[in-house]
Amino acid sequence: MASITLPVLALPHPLILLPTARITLPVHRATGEALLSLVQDSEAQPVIAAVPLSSPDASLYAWGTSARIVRLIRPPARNQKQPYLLSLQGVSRVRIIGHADSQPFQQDGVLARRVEFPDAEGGVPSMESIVKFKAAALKLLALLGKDTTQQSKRDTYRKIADMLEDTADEKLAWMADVLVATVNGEYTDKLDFLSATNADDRLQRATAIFVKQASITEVSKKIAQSVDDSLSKQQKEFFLRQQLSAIQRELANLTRNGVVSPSASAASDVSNHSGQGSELDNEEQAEVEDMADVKAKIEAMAKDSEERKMGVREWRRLKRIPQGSVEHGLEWLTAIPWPASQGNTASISVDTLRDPAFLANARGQLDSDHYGLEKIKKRLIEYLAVVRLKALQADREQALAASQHKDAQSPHADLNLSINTLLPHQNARPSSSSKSQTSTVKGPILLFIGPPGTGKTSLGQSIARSLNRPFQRISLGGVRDEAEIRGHRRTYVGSGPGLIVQALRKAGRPDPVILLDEIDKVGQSNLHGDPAAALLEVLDPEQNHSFNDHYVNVPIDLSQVLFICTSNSLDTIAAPLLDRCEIVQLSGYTYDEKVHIARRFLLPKQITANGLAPEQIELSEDALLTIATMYTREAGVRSLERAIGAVVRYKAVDWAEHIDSSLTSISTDKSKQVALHSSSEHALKEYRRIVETSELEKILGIARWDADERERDERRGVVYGLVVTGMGEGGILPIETLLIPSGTGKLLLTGSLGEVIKESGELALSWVKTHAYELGITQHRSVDPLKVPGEPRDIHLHLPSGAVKKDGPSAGIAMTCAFVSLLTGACVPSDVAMTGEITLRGRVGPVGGIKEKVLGAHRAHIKKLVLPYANRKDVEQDVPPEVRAAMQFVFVRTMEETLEAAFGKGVLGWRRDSMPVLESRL
Ligand SMILES: Nc1ncnc2c1ncn2[C@@H]1O[C@H](COP(=O)(O)OP(=O)(O)OP(=O)(O)O)[C@@H](O)[C@H]1O
Repeated sequence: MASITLPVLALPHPLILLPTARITLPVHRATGEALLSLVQDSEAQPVIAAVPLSSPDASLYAWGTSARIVRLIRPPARNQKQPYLLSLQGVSRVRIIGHADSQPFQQDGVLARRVEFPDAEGGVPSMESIVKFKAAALKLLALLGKDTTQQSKRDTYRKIADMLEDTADEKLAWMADVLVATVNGEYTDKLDFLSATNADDRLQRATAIFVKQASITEVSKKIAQSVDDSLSKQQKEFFLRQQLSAIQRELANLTRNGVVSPSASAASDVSNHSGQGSELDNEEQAEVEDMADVKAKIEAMAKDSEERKMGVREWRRLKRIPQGSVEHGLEWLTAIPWPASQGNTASISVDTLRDPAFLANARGQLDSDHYGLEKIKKRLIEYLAVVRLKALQADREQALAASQHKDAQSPHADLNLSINTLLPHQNARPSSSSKSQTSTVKGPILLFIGPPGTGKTSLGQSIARSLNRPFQRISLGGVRDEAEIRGHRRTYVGSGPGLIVQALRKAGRPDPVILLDEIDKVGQSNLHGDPAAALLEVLDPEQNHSFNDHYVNVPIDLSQVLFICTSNSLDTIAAPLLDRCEIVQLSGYTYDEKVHIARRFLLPKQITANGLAPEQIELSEDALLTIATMYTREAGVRSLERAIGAVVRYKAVDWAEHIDSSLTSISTDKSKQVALHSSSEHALKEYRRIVETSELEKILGIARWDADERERDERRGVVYGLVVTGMGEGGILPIETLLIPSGTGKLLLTGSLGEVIKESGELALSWVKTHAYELGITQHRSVDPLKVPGEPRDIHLHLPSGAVKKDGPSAGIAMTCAFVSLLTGACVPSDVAMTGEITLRGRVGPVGGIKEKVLGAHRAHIKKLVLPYANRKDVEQDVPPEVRAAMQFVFVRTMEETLEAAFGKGVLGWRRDSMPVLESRL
């Protein structure tokens, strides 16, 4: 046996290099460098011994393979961690001399060792081994070829099989090396094969490997096959279940229609009722019921109507493509209360309207829901009277038309006609298809304008109650997309009908009262269509008998719906909308009215809502007034209701604690077995049911408006004007002015002011400059008060709440008074407020929103109001008498009168003798 010294490379576990095979593996840097120097030192391809590990714990196997270094790739210098790549070509078996098992293997280097080449490499195997070997190898190759899906692999297996057939017997040992290197096998088997030097031995060991491998391949194929089988079984089961549910559905349909034999239906009944499962378990049943419901609704639709045609179309489509559930669109279509469908006639509301006591009942309803609002209630009764008359008239016309129709078919036409005209029209029903007749049942569209919390919504509810119709509220605030009103087309994912159709569905009747809240906040034409235009279509009596919702896609008759709109102010409503409405203006309440509303409506409501009994709490008159004046300052009663709610809740806790403590004292004191009922009497004795004004601070905190009033003192250059906010609330607004030294006579205006109010400020200053001499501000007529020699100044005028936009001419007289006060040094008392437009000639013109402004001033405890003379009638007509009595009103025509009213008689040193001739009266 020849022996030489070869560098030994330990192959990482579980890698084996067999003779004839080629492998590429990464090697450590140190090993790579050692191999590199080997390559550089030798002229031909250097030979090393590639030795596998006998086990993963790094001891070398006794046998290895001599191999040529075919290629060695050095990693780039910048990447120090990357290993070398080594390609080896196996040549022949070698045995390491002095058996290496016990020697530790050096990972990062190449050890030189003596190795010997076995003599018996080669030789001719026995015939038996050859036959077995070939058979096993061919079988395995055939199996592998069948198994693989890759054509290239299949070709390789076939080529090897061909090679095997052609190989001479003496070369079969070499072929065994080729084959074992190609097929998968266990590591230990391959190690064993590596140590087989004798050709016969080698063939036998290879045969064993092939047989084992072939059986493994067969077993795994069987497993895969059985997994496949079970999967298709599941699919089959799923398919059968689908069919089963379809059959069950059909059977249930038959049972409903009474076709299935009683025994069968009884059996299904038993199975339904005896089971304890919840309704959620019985999906099939629910679906069948849904379908039956939809079918019944389509059948109830008026014959030949658009909705029925669409319903039938959709129903057929659904039947053709069963999706397992009622399609969303069809569900909506059938959920709409179509006016002409059976059971949806307006007979309920017509009966209500026929009642001779209808108007009296309506008045009673309005009175029992609302305090005061006399003018508005009167207007609403007129409105209801019109609705009633129109409805009755239409009802009569329809009855007449129906009887004429009958007469035309009857041989006793004349007789019938005379009887019909005599009879009251109790049983007349509107004909389903007569659009022209139903369209006459329309009242005017009401538009409630007023500040928040003044009862707009609750008036709408009262109207619905008195008409005996359902009430629905649609909030239009922030509606920017036309589709929100009209619905999305069905092609959109997640589409649905618009707000109007949704409200109709919720109402469940074709004639509800629909309140369109905040109609002024609807967006105008934009990228998403024109919501305001869609709303116009809804409200227009000429168009709304065929309103088109994109989702439902069938014209819907809205002519029986009673629309009521609300808005906080008139200015922000689009003109075309305003054109279609009848305006009912609601203003704020006086303190007196608020206290009444609180006592009669809000307090009882809050007591019930918070679980107390009326006898358990009482608010003194003074406490209610204090809440209204000191804790809230609003036109409506919403904050007042909230504050009262807070007081009631406080008392509810008080009461509950008291009951609890008295109960525990009774139960712990066992010697005194007092009956339970006496405990509440006992509790009542100690519980203070009256809430006094002094307790309010403890309950509601420090009064919000108290401090504000105290801060309002007389100041030079400060005057109170009157405003109406965008929400329709009236109030006072201080106008502040300041003189800035070393100026150039400029006027600076700040506080988010619009063009009109700025012009009015300039106008006011011009008037004051012109009259500076008469007012004693300057010593000479020709001197500009801001440009007095040696003392030039600027004026700064500011309106607080700088973030709120302000505009309009009505602050004219207040700004003039502020300038006069600033330049003369005289002050306007802090309980005086004013509003009015000023002209260049010093005339005072009328302004709008007088009622809101006066009520706002009253809430702010203003004592004297200076108003344009032309607004006198507004005060007399609109302002409640108790407010008029509580304040002094001065109506002025000119600026001179205004100054006198604002500053007080004789306060300003007016140079009367030098007054210019103001104007000529022609
Ligand atoms: N005159 C009144 N009599 C009795 N209760 C009233 C009166 N006015 C308003 N209320 C009550 O005040 C509360 C607020 O009223 P409502 O919701 O109708 O206000 P609104 O004017 O619709 O407000 P918004 O403009 O904010 O919608 C309701 O509980 C209502 O019953």
